[in-house]
Amino acid sequence: MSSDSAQSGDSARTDTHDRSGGGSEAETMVRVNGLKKYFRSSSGLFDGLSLDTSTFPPIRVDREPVKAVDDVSFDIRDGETLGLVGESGCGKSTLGRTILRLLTPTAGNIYYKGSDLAELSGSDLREMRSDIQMIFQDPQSSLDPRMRVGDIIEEPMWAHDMLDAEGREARAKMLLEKVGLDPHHYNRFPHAFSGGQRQRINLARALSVDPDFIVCDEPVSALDVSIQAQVLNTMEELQEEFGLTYLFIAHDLSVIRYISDRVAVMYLGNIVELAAKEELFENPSHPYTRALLDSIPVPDPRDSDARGVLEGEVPSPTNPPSGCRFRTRCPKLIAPEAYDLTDGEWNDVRAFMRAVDRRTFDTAPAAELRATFFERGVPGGDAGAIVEEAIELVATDGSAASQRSTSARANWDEAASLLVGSFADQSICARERPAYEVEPEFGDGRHFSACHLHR
Ligand SMILES: Nc1ncnc2c1ncn2[C@@H]1O[C@H](COP(=O)(O)OP(=O)(O)OP(=O)(O)O)[C@@H](O)[C@H]1O
Repeated sequence: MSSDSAQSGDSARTDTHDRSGGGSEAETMVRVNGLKKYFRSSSGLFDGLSLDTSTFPPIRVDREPVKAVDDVSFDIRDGETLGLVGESGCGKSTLGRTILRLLTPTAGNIYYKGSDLAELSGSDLREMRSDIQMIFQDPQSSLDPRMRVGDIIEEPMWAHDMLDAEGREARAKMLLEKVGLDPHHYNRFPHAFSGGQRQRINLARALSVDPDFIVCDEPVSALDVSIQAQVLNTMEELQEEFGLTYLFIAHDLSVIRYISDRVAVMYLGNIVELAAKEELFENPSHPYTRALLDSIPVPDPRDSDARGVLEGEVPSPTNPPSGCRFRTRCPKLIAPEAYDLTDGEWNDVRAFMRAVDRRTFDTAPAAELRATFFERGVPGGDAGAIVEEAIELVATDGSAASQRSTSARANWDEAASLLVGSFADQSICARERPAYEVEPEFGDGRHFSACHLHR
C-alpha cells in the first residue's frame, strides 16, 4: 500500500518511505502515519463514570481510554484541500488538533515537510507553529471582544516576532482587503461585524504569519447557508493566491463537496474511505460512505426512502467494535463462512439478530415470530438451529418462557448474545480490520475503502 493510503490495520501500515504510486515527496505536505489519540481519565472522583440508561443503576464505569483517533494514516498534498467528513463525535476535531500538536499524540507520526511534529517540542515546535494555523467553527467566541481587529490580526505576528510595528499594521490592512473586508475596519471591535465577517477576520489572523497549511475545523458551520458559499469562495481564492494547503473538517457533505479536492470519511476514530471528490461522491465504495450520502436531506421530504438509512447507535469509542468499526450498523455485514446461507437467508438472520439485540419488537408466539422474520422459512443446518434456540428464548410460548424462573429480560439478553456471538462475531467483518484499495471509476487518483467487501 502506498504513502497516500487511508489505511487501517497492521497489514496495511504505511511505510513512510514508500513512494510507490503515491506521488513524489514534493507533492506531500503532511503525512500522518499510524496516528492515535486516546483520552485517558486519570484522576478525580468522577473520572471514568458516564451515564448509561440501558443499565441499572444508569452509570457506566469506563477504565479504558476514549479512542478518539485510532491508527489513522493518510497524506495531504501540497496545495490541495483534503475534506474530512463524518458524524459528530467520530474524531475529526481531535485528529485536526493532534496534527497541529495542540494535543499530544498517543502514538504515530505527523510528518510536516519531512519533520515529525510528533517528536518536536519547545522552541522547535513553536517555530513550526507559525507555518501551520487553525480556524475554528465559532467566529464569535474565537475573537476577543476587547481587542481591535488590527490587534487581533497582528497578535500572531507579535507572538512570532514578525516585522516591526509599521510592517505588522501594513500587513494586517493588506490581509483585511484580501479576505474581503475594508482596511479601514482596522480599528473596529469584533462586535461591529457579522458572523461571516468575523470568520473573515479569523482568516486574516491565520494568514498573518504566512502559513502554508491551515486546519479548518467546521469554519462555515455556524454561518447562514447564504453566507457559507461566499466565505468558501474567499477561502478558495486565498488558497490560490497564498499557495495554501487545507485540511477542511466538516460534517456537512455539501460543504465538503464544494471545497474539497479529495475527501476522507471518518467513522469512530478510523478513516474508512479516501478518494478524489468526484470518485467519492459518484462511486462511494464503503457502506458507511454510502449511508452518509443517502442520508443527505433530499429536496422532497416525502421521499423518505432516501433518508435515515444509518440505523442504530454509534458504539462507544471507549470500547469500539473489533474488526471493522462500522460492522455493528453495516447493512452489508458479511455472512460467517461457517454457515452455508443464501443471501436471502442471511438477510433474514441478520434482521432477526438486530431486532432481538435492539429489542425492536414485542414478543409473540414462536410461529408468529417465524412468520414475521423468516417468510421464506428458517434456514436449515446449524444456523437454523441457533435461530430456533433464540426464538424459543424470546417467544411467549417458547421453552424458556415456561420452564425458567429468570426474567424475560434475561431471556432476551441470552437470545441476543447467542445470535450476535454465533453470527455477527463470526463474520470476517468482526475478526479482521479491513484495509483495501479499489479501482477508481473517475479520474486516475487512488481510492481507498476499508471494507472486506473489496477483498
Ligand atoms: N478532552 C477530551 N477528553 C475526553 N474525551 C474527549 C475529549 N475530546 C474529545 N473527546 C471524545 O473523543 C471523541 C471524538 O471527539 P471529537 O470532538 O474529535 O469528534 P468530532 O468528530 O470532531 O465531533 P464534533 O463534530 O461533534 O465536534 C468523542 O467521543 C469525544 O467525546
